[in-house]
Amino acid sequence: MKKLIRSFGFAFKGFKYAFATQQNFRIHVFAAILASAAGWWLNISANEWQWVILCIMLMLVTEMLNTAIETLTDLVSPDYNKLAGHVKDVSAGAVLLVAIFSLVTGGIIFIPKIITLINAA
Ligand SMILES: Nc1ncnc2c1ncn2[C@@H]1O[C@H](COP(=O)(O)OP(=O)(O)OP(=O)(O)O)[C@@H](O)[C@H]1O
Repeated sequence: MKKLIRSFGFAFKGFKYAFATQQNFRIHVFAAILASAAGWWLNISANEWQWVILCIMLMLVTEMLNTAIETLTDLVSPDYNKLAGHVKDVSAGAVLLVAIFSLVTGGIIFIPKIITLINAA
């Protein structure tokens, strides 16, 4: 049990490290809060919440994995190395793909509701 609590502590430390050092991670946390507030305000369905939560989690998880990969790359290859560059670029590409997926999903869910709201005003 003590070991399990310690593991949670390390995981939380990792979250704190990503939040403190990565501006992009802080932006994603802010975007997650905004999307949740919009979901609540626009009264989205349970199914739509599942998509929004999936996007938020995918975004945060990939950003944290990207941070881990960047940190490890800097540790292993502090000097310029073509392969180190590829590792970081591929990792950043993964984050970009999830960001595109999240934007498209958010658009599909929120834009029609916002248009309906504007038309009703
Ligand atoms: N050691 C290296 N060798 C070769 N190219 C590198 C190296 N470090 C960084 N690069 C190149 O510079 C780009 C930016 O790297 P950097 O570490 O600044 O990442 P970042 O995406 O700006 O991350 P951060 O979130 O820390 O600002 C990489 O995607 C890669 O193309």
